[in-house]
Amino acid sequence: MDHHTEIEIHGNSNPIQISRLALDIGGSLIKLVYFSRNSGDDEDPLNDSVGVSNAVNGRLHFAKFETTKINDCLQFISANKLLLGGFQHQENFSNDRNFIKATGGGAYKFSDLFKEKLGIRLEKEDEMDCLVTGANFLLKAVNHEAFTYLNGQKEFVQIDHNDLYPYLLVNIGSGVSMIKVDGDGKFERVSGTSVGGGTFWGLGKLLTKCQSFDELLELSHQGNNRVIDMLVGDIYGGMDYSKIGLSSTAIASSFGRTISNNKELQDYKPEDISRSLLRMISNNIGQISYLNALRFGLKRIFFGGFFIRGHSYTLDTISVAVHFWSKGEAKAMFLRHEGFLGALGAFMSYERHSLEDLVVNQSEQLQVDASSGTDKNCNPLKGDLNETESIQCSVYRA
Ligand SMILES: Nc1ncnc2c1ncn2[C@@H]1O[C@H](COP(=O)(O)OP(=O)(O)OP(=O)(O)O)[C@@H](O)[C@H]1O
Ligand SMILES: CC(C)(CO)[C@@H](O)C(=O)NCCC(=O)O
Repeated sequence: MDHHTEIEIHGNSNPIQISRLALDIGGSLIKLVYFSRNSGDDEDPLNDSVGVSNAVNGRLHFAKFETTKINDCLQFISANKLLLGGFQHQENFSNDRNFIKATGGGAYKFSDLFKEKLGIRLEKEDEMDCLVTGANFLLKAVNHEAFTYLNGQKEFVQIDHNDLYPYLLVNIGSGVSMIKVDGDGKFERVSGTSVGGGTFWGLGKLLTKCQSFDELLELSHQGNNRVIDMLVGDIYGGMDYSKIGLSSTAIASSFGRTISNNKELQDYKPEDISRSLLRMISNNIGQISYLNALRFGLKRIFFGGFFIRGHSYTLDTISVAVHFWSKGEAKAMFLRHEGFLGALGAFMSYERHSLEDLVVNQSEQLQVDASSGTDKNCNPLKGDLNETESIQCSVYRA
């Protein structure tokens, strides 16, 4: 496992609401969301302040594994007794212990494996449904969830619950789904592209011989795409093509520069290849997203999925693409729990109406100012979470 984080929850004791384990088994990564109960939660003063009794307090944990390492995931579930959930002492627990909610293609593909290895049935939830439920939950329930990225600065977005819809949700996983969201459970998948996170990781691996996604991302940090990409200036003798709004430094052709040199793959630095690749894919997704937003007159585009990894260059490229193509009309926004939308949606599906029934009372915000700091990839405080960080919130029946 390379990733583990948690949200602290104080909630009503109804065991159906905030308990158990849910999975999102994607083409590249398996995401887990599970609840663990705090010991001594009865004494939490918050219960009085919100006027609920018998609350269950605990933590919502997030973890991920590479899908190719599914056996590690099964081992993790087993070793941490996650199938017992957070409510093993509840009387009615035994009624539903034999299934867990799961979404993503792997809920179908690996259903037999879970049955065989863990003796558990995967109850399948629709992937798009879960993405939307997860996104809506995060946007409404978790403060400082959404942020913009412009000129190297992150800025949290205050979400107005009464003015959230419609928006475009772009989930950048192995492939990319674009979903027009009109409300809770009201959505339409309007587009998608197969040029996504799997493309970056797959092509990057082939071209650079990187052994891990993080390594590839780290390389992109140090690279210079100028060496790989053909710029407008390369074609126009150093001049802008201002008549059509292209500066000399704009990329005219991604990877286009590699055709003109008598160079082989090994003559290029992996850092430069990684940077060009990341830029090409992020740019393309930003552009297609904008075009879809334009199709439906949407001004807000939220980007999720683990391709992003809170990585500054990715955030910047997507933001600039949306800003450039929309002439500043549309806004790219990102989610701190970017890769966990589907798993959260599956988690919430234990109780179909949980979104309406639950109110999250933020008691604590992020521990740091996310708009400050250096440009470090995979930094938990830059959007990619790790085990040192938790967002505290209290959840109770309205
Ligand atoms: N540790 C990692 N290992 C592999 N890929 C990673 C890692 N971290 C981030 N990624 C990126 O995230 C992508 C997967 O994102 P995500 O988990 O959101 O999608 P998925 O559910 O696996 O895909 P899909 O929804 O298309 O089935 C990968 O293709 C890769 O670009
Ligand atoms: C197939 C899914 C939905 C699986 O998560 C995803 O990888 C995706 O949206 N791919 C893009 C497929 C397309 O619309 O061309």
